[in-house]
Amino acid sequence: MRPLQGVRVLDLSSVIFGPLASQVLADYGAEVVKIEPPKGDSTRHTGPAAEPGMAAMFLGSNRSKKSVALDLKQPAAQKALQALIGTADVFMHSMRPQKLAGLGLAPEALRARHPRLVYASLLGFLPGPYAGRPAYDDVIQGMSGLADLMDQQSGEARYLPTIAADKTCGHVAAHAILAALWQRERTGQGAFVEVPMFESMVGFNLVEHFYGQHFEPPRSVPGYPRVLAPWRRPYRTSDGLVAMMPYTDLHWQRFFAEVGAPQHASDPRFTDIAARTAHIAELLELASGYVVRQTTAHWLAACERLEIPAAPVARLDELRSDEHLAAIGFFEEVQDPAMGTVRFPGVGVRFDGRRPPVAMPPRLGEHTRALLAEAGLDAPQIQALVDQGAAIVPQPKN
Ligand SMILES: CC(C)(COP(=O)(O)OP(=O)(O)OC[C@H]1O[C@@H](n2cnc3c(N)ncnc32)[C@H](O)[C@@H]1OP(=O)(O)O)[C@@H](O)C(=O)NCCC(=O)NCCSC(=O)C(=O)O
Repeated sequence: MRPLQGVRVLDLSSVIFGPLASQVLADYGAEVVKIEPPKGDSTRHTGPAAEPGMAAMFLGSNRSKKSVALDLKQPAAQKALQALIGTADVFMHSMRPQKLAGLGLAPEALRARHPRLVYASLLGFLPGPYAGRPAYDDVIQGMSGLADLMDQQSGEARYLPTIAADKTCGHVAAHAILAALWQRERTGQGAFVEVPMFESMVGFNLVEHFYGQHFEPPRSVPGYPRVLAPWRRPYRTSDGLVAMMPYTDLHWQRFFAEVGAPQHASDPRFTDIAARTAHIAELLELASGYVVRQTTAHWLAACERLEIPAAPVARLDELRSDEHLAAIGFFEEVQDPAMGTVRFPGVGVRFDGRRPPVAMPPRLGEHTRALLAEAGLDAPQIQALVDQGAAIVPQPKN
């Protein structure tokens, strides 16, 4: 039994932020029913695809879910959705709030009808001056300070080369929904959860940017070790790179002993963390000068012996053959009748010593008939919805 077994989530969200949140819930055992528009989530058609409508981008954030496709612009489909909402523990969407009322999905109305429902709005912004603006990852990376952090690193404002805001906020949304479910266990009452990308990312970006009691942007704070402009990168070795991180007093004492320069460990600039922080640029310049004299293999062996945290700098494609990931079976192979073997990065979390398994993402509308039937619609009603294009089912293959 998985932790969220028996929890049903109706998920109207699209793109990455919301789908990633509900994928976490699916990984942990919830039954996640994706409610999709007639053409499906846009990620079905974004980037490389082994099968039309099953693009890699879609596979990455929709595993282990079901799909019901409804054209919510049609009142009949809205009515069918209401029947499904009656079966759900969690309702979530990532539409802009101003679009909800027209679909009969405003939080007040649904919560009045279903007092035990956890209603989660995944938003760009909380109510306030920016409310209702459209939000994509680039917009949020730009306005939340992430692009500025990159500027401080490289001298050019850039986005991280991954949809970091979507992914981070997806995880924020998942834990917020879990907290609301836990509250419901105690009170018997549902909840209204609003998860904004902007506010979540501002908080994320500022975690290490408090200086004393006062918030200071890092640019104005000298000696901030984890963000200092040119240093936030792997060390160069004589033949490559190493991600090594001497941090504690002991690490630095061992490091300087190893390079035959133990006197640096008692240099007042480097004896403790406060001193090192104040002289971080000098310290890292000094350390870099020693690291670059030896090979990566040398440093990996030395750091292991000295218990200084260190690792090789992996290329993404090398992760496929990483010894540890292979040993724990991190990548999971799922057999699909049409696509053959599909290899997923699995779930990292273990419950009672076991990692939850993953299952194939659904085809568009794969579960439309079954779930509408379960919600109380009879076969002729469902067929009528399909005939008028209000409910979508997979097309039979010729
Ligand atoms: C992503 C958005 C900018 C997309 O904006 P829009 O395309 O204008 O969509 P909106 O959310 O405003 O409105 C949704 C529209 O879809 C319609 N809609 C929704 N579901 C259905 C179904 N099932 N059937 C028919 N129509 C549907 C709904 O009626 C609205 O139609 P109309 O009334 O006709 O418009 C916005 O949704 C948003 O800011 N969301 C909150 C944050 C978020 O999730 N951002 C994306 C993260 S992913 C990402 O950032 C990234 O990959 O990069």
